[in-house]
Amino acid sequence: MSMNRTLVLVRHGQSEWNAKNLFTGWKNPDLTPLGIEEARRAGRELKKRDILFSVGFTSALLRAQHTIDLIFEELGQTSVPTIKDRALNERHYGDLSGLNKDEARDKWGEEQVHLWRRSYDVPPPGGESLKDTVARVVPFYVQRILPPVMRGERALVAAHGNSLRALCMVLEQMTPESVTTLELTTGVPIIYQLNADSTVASKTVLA
Ligand SMILES: O=C(O)[C@H](O)COP(=O)(O)O
Repeated sequence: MSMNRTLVLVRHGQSEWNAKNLFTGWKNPDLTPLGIEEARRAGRELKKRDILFSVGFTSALLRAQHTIDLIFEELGQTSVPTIKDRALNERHYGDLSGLNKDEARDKWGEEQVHLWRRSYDVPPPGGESLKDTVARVVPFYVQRILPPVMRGERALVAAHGNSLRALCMVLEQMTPESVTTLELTTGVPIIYQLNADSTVASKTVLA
């Protein structure tokens, strides 16, 4: 009988700074009402799949913690333990944190802002590149998230657009070039089934 090795990733619902089009990084806004509804919808979609989680993981930031709490509430699984760790924090946006993304484009140009937001190894000034984010997300994944999943338990990870891009890049063995096109939508669960060697057997996006 093949064992279920289920890993579910979800980017937090819309935050107050997403709604204002501000670079956020490690700043700590909460979800907007829309973001709360997105998180609840994610919970309802996962409930249809009858996934019984044994553990949750999230970052040290409120928008992701609030998202995982709302999902477990919709699932009726509020007793599942949730591990909160800054290793899953969003990429640090350095000097861009708090700036409007359109104003940043006006100031530095589309191309430069796109490189800061989506390239693998070009960090925003004073911030983290995706490569830097991989360097803290992936060890946490290998040491804390993967072991229960490989034991056949089901893990839910609620984190951020770029900390999850870092994890998806490694899971899907993407290159620094191909990862520049990867974007995760707020509140949309991604269900991975893993093989016995921890490679990805299947990926389902609950869009
Ligand atoms: O930190 C932020 O600004 C957002 O969570 C993600 O921003 P990005 O989509 O511009 O990387």
